[in-house]
Amino acid sequence: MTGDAPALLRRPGEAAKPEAPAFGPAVIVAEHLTARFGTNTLFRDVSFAVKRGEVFVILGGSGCGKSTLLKLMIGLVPPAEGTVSILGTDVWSTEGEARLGLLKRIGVMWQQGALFGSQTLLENVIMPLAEHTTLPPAAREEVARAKLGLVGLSEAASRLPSEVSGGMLKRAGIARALALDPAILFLDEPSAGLDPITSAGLDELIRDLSRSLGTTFVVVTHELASILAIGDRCIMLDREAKGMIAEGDPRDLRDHSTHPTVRAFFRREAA
Ligand SMILES: Nc1ncnc2c1ncn2[C@@H]1O[C@H](COP(=O)(O)OP(=O)(O)OP(=O)(O)O)[C@@H](O)[C@H]1O
Repeated sequence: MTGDAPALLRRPGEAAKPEAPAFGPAVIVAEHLTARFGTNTLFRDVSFAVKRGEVFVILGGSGCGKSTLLKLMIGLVPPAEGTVSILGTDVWSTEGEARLGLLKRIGVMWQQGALFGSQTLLENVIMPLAEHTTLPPAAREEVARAKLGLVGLSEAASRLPSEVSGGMLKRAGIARALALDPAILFLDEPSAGLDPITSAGLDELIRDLSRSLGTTFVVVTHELASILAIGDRCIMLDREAKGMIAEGDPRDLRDHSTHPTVRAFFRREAA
């Protein structure tokens, strides 16, 4: 049990620091990224690497560019400057089949979950398998049921999105994002709109999936409880500084950062 703080040193309500697994080589490398819309520069010169198997959190206050950074990593918004590579391939200089192949190796769950309302949870998870694989229908269904099982939704497979809770919708969104066995899963504000208990359950699921599947997670959030529960490492963006103001283990940042904005973020929300 390396890296586990003795129980007496933990804060009330804080889970044991998760075991520090041996993370693999970098699967995402971002170098000197600048994001700009017109004359509005959100951030500049942001560099970091995400290692295989870790839960990497992008945090920061509203409007600092967290979601934009995520979009820039997955090929939806081009950087004004800098480069980002995923699994060794430059996202923005790769085109055609190679780019499609790369994008198939990542999964994304957007804040709203974005399930099709007229389809059952099972059909929603089958959809990417029908679109991107040559599996016959029975095999697609088998895989989709297995993914729903992974997120604890086996019993809800035949329900429509309107017939399940907000937490179940997020789980179904994760099951769908996992359908093609992505190497990296991007989650945009997974806790948004959830009560604290449901949110804590989702955090536990993310950690379990990360450890059991070895999937790398990149999670955008500003929920402190989630950051501390799931994050192996994080970066913090700041709107005023227009850039990255911290990088590291979120618990270390909470306890030891001397940067006033970083301290304020962790202390205010922890209080
Ligand atoms: N396509 C776009 N065109 C112009 N401006 C944009 C675009 N996308 C985002 N912005 C602006 O960039 C800023 C940062 O947006 P972004 O969604 O990346 O921030 P965020 O840190 O994720 O915020 P929040 O936590 O509130 O979701 C916002 O002021 C937004 O209006």
